Amino acid sequence: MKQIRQTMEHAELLFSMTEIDQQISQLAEQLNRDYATLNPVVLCVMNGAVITLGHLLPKLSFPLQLDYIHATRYGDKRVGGELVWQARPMTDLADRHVLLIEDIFDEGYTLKALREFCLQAGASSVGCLALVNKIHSRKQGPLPEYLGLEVPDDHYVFGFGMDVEGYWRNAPGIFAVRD
Ligand SMILES: O=P(O)(O)OC[C@H]1O[C@H](OP(=O)(O)OP(=O)(O)O)[C@H](O)[C@@H]1O
Ligand SMILES: Nc1nc2[nH]cnc2c(=O)[nH]1
Repeated sequence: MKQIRQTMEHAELLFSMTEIDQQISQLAEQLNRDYATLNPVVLCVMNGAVITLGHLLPKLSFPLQLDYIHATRYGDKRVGGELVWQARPMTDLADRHVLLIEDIFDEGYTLKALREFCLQAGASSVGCLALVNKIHSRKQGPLPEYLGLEVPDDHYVFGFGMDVEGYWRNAPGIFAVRD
């Protein structure tokens, strides 16, 4: 517990709540243009996207249905492994436009698998918003259609829904670990 408190004390603030809110507003404008008539199913990718979703939804001006999907490959670690499925959406995705909401796009394995799942379930299109893009050239699968803030490859980030060792999803902003 002492160590996890120190992680927060030593962390570097990369993006303040104000900066994040501005970015989410810009992304919402793009979605409002593209999804106005599509009646999408919005899927929150648990757990990390929960705060992004909470800030984004009230900025969206079109009718939508909300559900969640949960697959994780980091767990409490800082390096990704096998994707473990925790929950599939209850909503029938057949012939629906699906919009996945992610906190971070890193190596892309998670999003690739989620897209494949949605297409297998019969979705007519699958789009993705990721609030954060980690910049490197090891990406798998297509990029999210809606990408927000950029962070360098050597940063492990947390806050605004993202965890470090299972903690600090509640941190008010996006922080880089410095230890
Ligand atoms: O692009 P990738 O390298 O696949 O990583 C991105 C994924 O990593 C995080 O999830 P995580 O597995 O940490 O689960 P969590 O959302 O519950 O923290 C994040 O929410 C993305 O889903
Ligand atoms: N919390 C967190 N989750 C991730 N998943 C992939 N990269 C990251 C990261 O930098 N931070």
